[in-house]
Amino acid sequence: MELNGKVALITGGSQGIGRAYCNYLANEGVKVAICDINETEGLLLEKQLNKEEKRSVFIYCDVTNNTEFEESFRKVISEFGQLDIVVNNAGILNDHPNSWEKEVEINLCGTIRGSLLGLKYLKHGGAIVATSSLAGILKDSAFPIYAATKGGVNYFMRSLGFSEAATAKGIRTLAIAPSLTDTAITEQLVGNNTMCPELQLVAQKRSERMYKQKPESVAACLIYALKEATSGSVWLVADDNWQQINYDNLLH
Ligand SMILES: NC(=O)C1=CN([C@@H]2O[C@H](COP(=O)(O)OP(=O)(O)OC[C@H]3O[C@@H](n4cnc5c(N)ncnc54)[C@H](O)[C@@H]3O)[C@@H](O)[C@H]2O)C=CC1
Ligand SMILES: CCCCCC(=O)/C=C/[C@H]1C=CC(=O)[C@@H]1CCCCCCC(=O)O
Repeated sequence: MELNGKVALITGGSQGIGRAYCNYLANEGVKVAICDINETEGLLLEKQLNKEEKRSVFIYCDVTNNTEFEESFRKVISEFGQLDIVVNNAGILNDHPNSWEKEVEINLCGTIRGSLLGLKYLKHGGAIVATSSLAGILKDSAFPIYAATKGGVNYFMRSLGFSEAATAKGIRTLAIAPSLTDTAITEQLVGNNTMCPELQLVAQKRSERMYKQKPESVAACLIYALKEATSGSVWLVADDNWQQINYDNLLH
């Protein structure tokens, strides 16, 4: 896919991996719609990207609200005249026994919602992407609900990529599955007293033993995958390098 001149909608685009996606896409000549509930960071990024020319717009959008989400798609098309790429990136890590449903709502349902809207609004030949996680390929005994949402995202994107709905419009679907990455989602876990003690301990140990890669490495994989990847593929990004996951090996 040639990226220059395209238009992308990125959920969770205000900070972390989403912000790196926006910066990298804009560098490729893509107009970006930053869709997020974090207005302060989103507006800052919009301003920064629009310094020389209009390359971005911030749109307040909660991916758990379908009406608001669909309205965002309409706003992007009215602002930039078209939509070619949707990146379902908004996500949280919250395996709390009393509030885990929100995690499923954002990570899995939000991705399904954004992808269905993508099938409706994307131009022929577009791409629908999701940020999943290594936790959704391996397992994560510390955060099983999070892992389930991300495993669901991987299998949704893999399956959707071969569906009639996507192939009829020439739309590719991709999942980007990062390992531990240096963003607020990981920061908020270490020393977080609202989290149960055993999870705090896991967070502390991981922070000591695991390398936290740069969000920019995940964004570099996004650009490569958008240009080169086949539909339904899943891309692991670990230790600042990426590789395609070969699920076919599971059958042999
Ligand atoms: N940081 C890491 O180690 C890894 C992160 N991921 C995934 O990457 C994605 C991005 O996360 P990070 O950049 O790390 O975290 P982050 O916390 O820095 O960014 C998440 C963004 O999503 C936004 N968001 C949260 N709820 C939302 C909602 N209901 N509607 C719209 N936006 C919402 C937040 O405001 C924030 O801007 C997530 O899906 C996360 O699960 C995957 C693997 C590793
Ligand atoms: C700074 C360390 C914070 C540790 C907390 C933590 O483990 C969180 C990790 C997740 C945040 C988003 C993800 O998708 C991360 C999990 C990805 C790594 C899963 C590795 C599983 C394993 O090796 O056991």
